Amino acid sequence: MTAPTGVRPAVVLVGPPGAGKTTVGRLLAERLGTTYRDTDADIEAAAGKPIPEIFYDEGEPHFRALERAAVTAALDSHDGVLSLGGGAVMDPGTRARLAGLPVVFLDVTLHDAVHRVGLDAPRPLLAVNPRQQWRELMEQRRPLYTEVAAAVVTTAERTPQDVADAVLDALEPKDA
Ligand SMILES: Nc1ncnc2c1ncn2[C@@H]1O[C@H](COP(=O)(O)OP(=O)(O)O)[C@@H](O)[C@H]1O
Ligand SMILES: O=C(O)C1=C[C@@H](OP(=O)(O)O)[C@@H](O)[C@H](O)C1
Ligand SMILES: [Mg+2]
Repeated sequence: MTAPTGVRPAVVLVGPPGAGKTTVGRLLAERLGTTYRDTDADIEAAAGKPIPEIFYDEGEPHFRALERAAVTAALDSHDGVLSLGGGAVMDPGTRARLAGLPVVFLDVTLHDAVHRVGLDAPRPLLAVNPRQQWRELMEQRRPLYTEVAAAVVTTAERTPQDVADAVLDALEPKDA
């Protein structure tokens, strides 16, 4: 399913929290000389508050509805680099919209992810027992990330710059 306008993103990054989607997405946009968009930032702008407050005030189903709308709007209009929030692929409509697009799954180990998210903005789903929550979340979502991905890039022992290089390499058409 393609965007009605024919606009399509140059790269879409998916993967669990801590994979580096936001960090690597910004680098990729710089590298490609294009714009960067992050559905989490779009949701915060639409709601007028940070993601943890949306979860606490209105609950996860409301957050997911905002996320669905943010993903749809971005896929309809953005031709640069797009990072999705880690849970966006749980929506079947979103997965259908991603078919045929240059989607890259940034993979990450439990160890790295938990270390990285501990350094960063709060993620409400990982607020209590992050290791256990992350493991369960990944068990549920790994097949979904894999289903939507045109390429998988592992982030272990790679700097964000190295990951950006690997993403560009993975999307490069290869000679048969
Ligand atoms: N390849 C990497 N190596 C080390 N730290 C990283 C790497 N990628 C991201 N980080 C760090 O991990 C944290 C989470 O990264 P972020 O880009 O917000 O992930 P995501 O958007 O996938 O949840 C940030 O503090 C970021 O600087
Ligand atoms: O995995 C998830 O369900 C979520 C991931 C977060 O984004 P990142 O994947 O960028 O951390 C953010 O959308 C929200 O906290 C929910
Ligand atoms: Mg992010």
